[in-house]
Amino acid sequence: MKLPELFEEKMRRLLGEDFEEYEKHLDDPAYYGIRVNTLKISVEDFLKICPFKVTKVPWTDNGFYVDREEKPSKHPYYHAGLYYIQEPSAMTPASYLPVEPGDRVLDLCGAPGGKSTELGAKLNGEGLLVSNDVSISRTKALIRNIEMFGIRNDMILCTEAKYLVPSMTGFFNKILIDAPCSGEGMFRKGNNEIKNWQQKGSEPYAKLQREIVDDAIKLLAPGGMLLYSTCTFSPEENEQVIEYLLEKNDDLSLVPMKMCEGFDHGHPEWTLTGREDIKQCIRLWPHKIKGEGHFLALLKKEDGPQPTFKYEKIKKVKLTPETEEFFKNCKMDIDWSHVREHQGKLFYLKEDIPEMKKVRVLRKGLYLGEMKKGRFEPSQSFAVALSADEYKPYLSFDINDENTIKYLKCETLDVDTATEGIHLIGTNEFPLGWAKIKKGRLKNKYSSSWRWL
Ligand SMILES: C[S@@+](CC[C@H](N)C(=O)[O-])C[C@H]1O[C@@H](n2cnc3c(N)ncnc32)[C@H](O)[C@@H]1O
Repeated sequence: MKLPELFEEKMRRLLGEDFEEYEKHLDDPAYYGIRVNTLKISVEDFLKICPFKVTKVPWTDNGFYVDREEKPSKHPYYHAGLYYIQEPSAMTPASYLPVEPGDRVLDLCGAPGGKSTELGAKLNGEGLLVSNDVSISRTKALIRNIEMFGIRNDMILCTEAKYLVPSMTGFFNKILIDAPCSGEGMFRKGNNEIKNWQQKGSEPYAKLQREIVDDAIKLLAPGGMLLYSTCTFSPEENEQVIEYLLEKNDDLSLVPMKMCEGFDHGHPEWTLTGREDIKQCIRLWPHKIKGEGHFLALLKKEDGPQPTFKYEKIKKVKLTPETEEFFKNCKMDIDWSHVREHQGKLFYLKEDIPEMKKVRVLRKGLYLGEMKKGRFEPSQSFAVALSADEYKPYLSFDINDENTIKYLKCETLDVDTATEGIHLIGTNEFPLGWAKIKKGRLKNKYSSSWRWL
């Protein structure tokens, strides 16, 4: 691989005698991985049904290497949200932020959702996940991935941290900043990353990262933790951003993280002050591990009194008789005082949220479906957020039954069932979508935008 001249010079300076090794590995094929969605299945159970040959990623309990030829995006289990396809090093940030059920978590630079989906799985339905990205086009994939994972407690925003500050200062006890960066660690993935570097370099990102962390730190609750990550090597975007934060905020300190074989520590000699605590950051080099380049830093804010918030009031929703009828078949525990209606569409978010102004909200919780004239139309996201025993009737096709893929292709099917009306359809015990059955004909309601192509 031909590296840009300036970049090569910089890397020779950073790596010294290791540069040859780094350069040699650039021509190796990139690694591919899948990360099990523990909201839907345990790692142990997934391995019993896993259709691919996989080997464990050493630094992530639910991460596995998989061959690119295996095509994991072309499997019904992918449609059922059982795993996320992710580059193995990119699994570290969400796995190193210690999220517990009940936390209030912000994923500030969240699209397309590689980290948000794991943070949501770690919450296990308790607490709140706010997934944000400033780019509206990139939030489309974010919404879809959150939905496919069956995450019920996510609010999705398209804004910048500064607009959250007036209403959410000190609100989150866990924050992830997977910052926009110059992408130097991803050169093995293709030419786009190299072209982008040649056009922009590090400088504009280093500036943007400082702006982002400045605002994000205000959103962190006393005692809370923030994980900062990039997929670049440049010290200006890594050690120096953390140094900048620590020098400015006396109440922040670095938290040591678990080291795995091949991991490098942060480099104080690449900072302006040479502070020794920078060693507690982690660097992943593609020539030292089976994965691409990454940088991680975990910070903690000093304990202190918790702020109070003015929470949004929710208008009581009046359900149509058909909607009430539909929910008689649903066993999911829904607190109806936390269901919001927007033009007939119902959204459920169990957690209270502070009143916000000037913030573009794309989703407030799980989209349940739409109350239409004479019927309730349950949503695709609702289907995959349910477990097989939470809705009756449930019609399941075996994973090896050709009807599974036909269903995912939105085909109309003949089925051998005596029950009629709206059914939750799945493969084995994993729900996929909805269908209406009449006289043995299955009218497919699988979302056309999720269709198997
Ligand atoms: C490295 S990517 C995030 C990848 C994502 N965390 C994942 O795992 O799928 C960085 C993201 O930051 C977003 N971004 C850029 N500037 C931002 C800002 N000021 N506030 C929030 N997001 C921003 C970009 O649109 C981009 O999607």
